[in-house]
Amino acid sequence: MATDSWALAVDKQESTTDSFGSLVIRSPPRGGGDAAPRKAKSTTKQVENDTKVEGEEKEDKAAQSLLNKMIHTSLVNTTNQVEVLQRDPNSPLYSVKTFEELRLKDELLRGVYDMGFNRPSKIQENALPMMLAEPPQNLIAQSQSGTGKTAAFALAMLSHVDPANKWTQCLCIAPTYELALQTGKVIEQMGKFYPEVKLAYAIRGNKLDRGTKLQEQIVIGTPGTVLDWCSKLKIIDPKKISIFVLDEADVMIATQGHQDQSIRIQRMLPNECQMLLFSATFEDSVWKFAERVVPDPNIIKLKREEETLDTIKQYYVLCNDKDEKFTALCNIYGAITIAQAMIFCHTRRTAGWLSAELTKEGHVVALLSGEMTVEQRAAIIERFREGKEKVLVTTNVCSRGIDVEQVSVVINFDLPMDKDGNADNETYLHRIGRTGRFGKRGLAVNMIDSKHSMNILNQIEEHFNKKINKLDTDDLDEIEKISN
Ligand SMILES: Nc1ncnc2c1ncn2[C@@H]1O[C@H](COP(=O)(O)OP(=O)(O)OP(=O)(O)O)[C@@H](O)[C@H]1O
Repeated sequence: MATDSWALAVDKQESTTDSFGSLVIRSPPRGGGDAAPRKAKSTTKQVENDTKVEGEEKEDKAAQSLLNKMIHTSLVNTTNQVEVLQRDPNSPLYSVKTFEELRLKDELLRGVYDMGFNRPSKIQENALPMMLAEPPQNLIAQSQSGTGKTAAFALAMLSHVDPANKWTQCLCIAPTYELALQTGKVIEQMGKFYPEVKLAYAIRGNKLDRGTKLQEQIVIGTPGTVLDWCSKLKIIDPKKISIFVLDEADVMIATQGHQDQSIRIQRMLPNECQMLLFSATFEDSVWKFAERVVPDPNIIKLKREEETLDTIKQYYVLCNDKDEKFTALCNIYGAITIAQAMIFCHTRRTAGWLSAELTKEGHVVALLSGEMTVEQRAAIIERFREGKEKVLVTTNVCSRGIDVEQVSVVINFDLPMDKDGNADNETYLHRIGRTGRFGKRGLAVNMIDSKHSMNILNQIEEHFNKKINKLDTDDLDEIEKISN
């Protein structure tokens, strides 16, 4: 019996091994071919300390948000019900199933249909009547990216403006230049048949002279420039604003200084101005900020669809180093047919190395890495979704938020961990979990190459109260078993 703590942990795992149930992988196992399992090329036995490694990806919420916007080219459907908390519980609660019910101007209805929207999304069903109500109502709305928030407030702003008035009436702030541009595009597209309404961008580089009186009815920008235009340069008269939208509140507060600037802008607006705030997530800090920006709000929340590990077969493979991990991966590929797989690495460096090695082996690999621009990343994800590449190697930070529903095999080349080196259970669930709606079966393989990664695996097992079985990748028969 082992005495070393890592070995003990392995013993513990093995002693509780159950027999595997059946697993459906999308394509049938490949017969023959690369049949013999390989041995690792390298003899390096040095265990990589993967807690603090050079090239570690930094989380950039704004870039992630922009990426999500770019890859969500259609609605993310959810079957979850919207939760509505009304400021006045006695007032009737309206929801709409069609855009006609909103009595929009013809120009806007045309714009909506021209964008291919047939009916309001889940969040729009409730949010739109509230935003278009008279007298105006304040709203805090939370739902994941791709559920139709931007389209909803774009429509609300366009409906409210009076094109005859040549001054700014709607103000929308977004955390970055790029996010502001993306939202602006939606407003422009939706207002395509309503050319009397004009839009201006209050973003860096857009220099206007002090005292210029802006004629555009809608202004979208970042907090710093908007604040300058409202106070220092007096380009916008904040007292004439009737709708204020704060988008991406969770990203906003993650950016130094934006929270204060947003609150300063909000304080300049008239009391009767309608305040709308949107966020994809709602941790306490966002909530506190939201309550400061939006007085007496109605609240709409749409929960994310819950992911579960119930339909996933989970395994771990013991290795000594990354070369052995690579060998194990090749053995898995040699034994079963994998339609599409996502492989997660902790660092950019490992991801780059792995994708090069896999390419040498003849795999068609896509690599998603932090040094790429958001546009490049969006294009890679799109190609992978279309099936142009069969393997996507990525770091965690890069791939957060990507839906992996179509992918049946997930390899954690490195296990997900937080800043302190503990198991990142949420990320684990998001990488390999499936929503009940899709319910497809999947396979997840975790590569373990150190005491530390074994520890993380144990924490994950404990957290989900789910056993992760050991897989011997030197035994072809055993690997084949996992696919049937
Ligand atoms: N009612 C609708 N019917 C069909 N498609 C819609 C509808 N509303 C929005 N969409 C489309 O769904 C996608 C996501 O919408 P939208 O950008 O408004 O979501 P979001 O919640 O604001 O997400 P994000 O913050 O990432 O932009 C977009 O491609 C948008 O054009």
